[in-house]
Amino acid sequence: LVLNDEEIEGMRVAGRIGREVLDEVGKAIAVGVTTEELDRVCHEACIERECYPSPLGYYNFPKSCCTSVNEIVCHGIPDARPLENGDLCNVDVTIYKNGYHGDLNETFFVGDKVSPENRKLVQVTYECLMQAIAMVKPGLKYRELGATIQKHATANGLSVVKSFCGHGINKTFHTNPNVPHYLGNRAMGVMKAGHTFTIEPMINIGSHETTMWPDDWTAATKDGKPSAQFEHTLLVTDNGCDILTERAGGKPWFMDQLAS
Ligand SMILES: CCc1ccsc1-c1ccc(O)c(O)c1
Ligand SMILES: [Mn+2]
Ligand SMILES: [Mn+2]
Ligand SMILES: [Mn+2]
Repeated sequence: LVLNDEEIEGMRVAGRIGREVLDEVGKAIAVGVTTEELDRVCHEACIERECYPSPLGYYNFPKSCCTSVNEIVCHGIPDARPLENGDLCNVDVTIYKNGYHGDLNETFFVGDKVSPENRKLVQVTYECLMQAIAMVKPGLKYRELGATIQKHATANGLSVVKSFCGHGINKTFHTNPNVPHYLGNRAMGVMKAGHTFTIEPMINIGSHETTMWPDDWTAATKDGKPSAQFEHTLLVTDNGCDILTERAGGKPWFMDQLAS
């Protein structure tokens, strides 16, 4: 779907607000904080901005954001588990504002005891996303992104989750195209200026295999080893793309946390 100028402006606003909400949650991340407290921060930040948290009630999802810790790959449900020193915590926020969705996630370090192996996993996962984003321009086939992501992951001894993909996003949370993150995928479609979609690679230390918990939502690595993810909502432009969910300063939270 090629958006017109008014629709593009609506997506810019949704992306900006989604970023503001994720940053509110980012500020609250600390050892001992529960993921349901993070969910409350997310929910209240949405109310303050007069937007709706898209996950709440989506196919009966029970909370306002997804919190996926360590071996949880995605769609983790905020709960009473306090964050522990050394955890990796992904927070995935999608907001709905004036008819448009903005979808983004980051993996945060918890405390000061994140292992070197987990720091590298997060760093490489972020690089996978940014290398894919650098390819985006009119005429590129959606299926080509996976080769770049998988090449960088496997060059660093990591694997790429295949069971969850990026997606078209506009007035609908999930729409075409499907955007796989792995090599040799057969996704359809060619990028055009005015397309809006997400890239959201999930990268694992061990096997790419995932398993579903009986809560019908939570996806975990089969081998119990850690997984990381980053996501942006993108707008294809004449000469490349705009990152609609970009953080002020352009650096993800974990890079601040490395310095601190
Ligand atoms: C919790 C929202 C949800 C429900 C079914 S899939 C899904 C979801 C969550 C985060 C996402 O980035 C996404 O693209 C989809
Ligand atoms: Mn998301
Ligand atoms: Mn998404
Ligand atoms: Mn994870």
